Amino acid sequence: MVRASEDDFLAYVLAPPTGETPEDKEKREQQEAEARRVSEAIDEQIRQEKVALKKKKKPVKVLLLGQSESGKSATLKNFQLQYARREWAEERASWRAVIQLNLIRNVIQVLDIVAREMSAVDADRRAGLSSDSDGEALREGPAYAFTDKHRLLKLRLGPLRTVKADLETKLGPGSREVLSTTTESATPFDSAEQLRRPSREFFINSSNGWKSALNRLRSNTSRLEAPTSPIRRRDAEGDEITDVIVGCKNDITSLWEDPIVQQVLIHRKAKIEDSPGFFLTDADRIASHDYEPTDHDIVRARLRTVGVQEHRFVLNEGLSAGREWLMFDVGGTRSSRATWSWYFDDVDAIIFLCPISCFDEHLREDRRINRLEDSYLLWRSVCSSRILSKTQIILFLNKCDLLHSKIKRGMRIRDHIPSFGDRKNDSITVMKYFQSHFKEISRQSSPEPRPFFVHFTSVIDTKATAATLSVVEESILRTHLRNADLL
Ligand SMILES: Nc1nc2c(ncn2[C@@H]2O[C@H](COP(=O)(O)OP(=O)(O)OP(=O)(O)O)[C@@H](O)[C@H]2O)c(=O)[nH]1
Ligand SMILES: [Mg+2]
Repeated sequence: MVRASEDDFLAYVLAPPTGETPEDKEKREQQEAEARRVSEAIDEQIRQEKVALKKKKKPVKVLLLGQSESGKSATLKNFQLQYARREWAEERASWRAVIQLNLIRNVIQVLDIVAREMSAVDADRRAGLSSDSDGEALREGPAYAFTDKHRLLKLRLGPLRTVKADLETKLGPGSREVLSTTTESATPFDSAEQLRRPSREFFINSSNGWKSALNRLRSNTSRLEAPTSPIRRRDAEGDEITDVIVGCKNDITSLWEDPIVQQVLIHRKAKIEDSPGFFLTDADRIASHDYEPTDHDIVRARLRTVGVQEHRFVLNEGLSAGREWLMFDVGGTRSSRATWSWYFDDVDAIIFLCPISCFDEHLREDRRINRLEDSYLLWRSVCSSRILSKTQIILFLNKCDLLHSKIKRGMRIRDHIPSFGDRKNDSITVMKYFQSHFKEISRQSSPEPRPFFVHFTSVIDTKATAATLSVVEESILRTHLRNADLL
């Protein structure tokens, strides 16, 4: 009933006036056509303005790729430190627990190596094998003169194992390294199946990642405190953990500085100071109730990325000031790579990291695979991706500081990379050699010619990295504006 009367009313309003002459009718129809044209023009203008606004507002999208421990998260931290200082300051206090865990891990790593040697020495002694009648050592390697001091240190540092477990529970799966994988391929994201993107939310909101771990911790520290002030109020659990660490401070330093312990580490070729998250030389500072992580500590802290973590910030420095950047930090272990391709679409730039110091190392998750070989495979696959054929790719040949120190210690590249041949074994030659290899792979495998952007980096050096990132930011911003037709 109601419907009929509405229709009647519309028909009445739209009906031509009664007694309309043919001239009036023509005039009326012209006016109506003009009104329609104006209305459509306005609609089109609004649509175009909306599109332009959307383009302008579209965040700059960057994807960080590379194997595990290549320095993706450390690069992201540098980016935050330089361009998004507010977020950086807000997260500072939360890194304290991560750094405490890193330190404890270092201690336990040393303790385990020393404990193995101690039991070997004890076993030899029990079997009467430690020396022959002339007092000559029979066991392979030096016979370490362990004393009661070492046994006592082992005992007194024991409680740190419980603290380690507590911190790992608190920080989630990212606090543990992956030690095996069922993923045989270096590039599981290659298959057509993986290119189909399911709901991204699942991964971005994963409760396992770095950001989530920090958020969980952050909720435990007071929100009322100024971000840069010392942390005064903490949760009871955090206090207990800190108490134990502070109580162990002198023993930690004593263990690390002990000449026999150092002798064991040298003999076992355990270069703990080169491992991710090394903080033993900072124990005095960290094992304190007032400890607040410095910028350098945070960049060096190790917390594995699980899944894909989205970091969204409006830059408050640099050319992009006021513009939103969206950075995706992915987990780099082989089992985490299957989902990478879901993020390839619509990305302005990829920063690909390869740690070039790793020519003699193997993947933690698969000890058969040389790290450099794995990086080459990854790089080839990323360069050859059709979806990324127009995407800007920037290569960071990272961990140059560790490469220098390995070469200074006398390591020879050709012992690990036979194709290096008789080239000069110095840092510059080695860096150029690796660079040319990556460049050649890019040239051979890219579906269409693309420029080769490369930077030699040590991203724990925040000052040098700031200079690199300025160049990178400008270049990515230009690409973004060009992609959005704003240049
Ligand atoms: N010495 C040195 N250490 C570095 C460098 N870059 C990164 N690191 C350290 O190496 C460790 C691993 O770096 P991350 O940034 O966590 O590595 P990632 O690529 O994010 O690793 P996943 O999250 O497992 O994929 C951290 O402790 C970093 O501080 C570097 O250039 N030199
Ligand atoms: Mg990471």
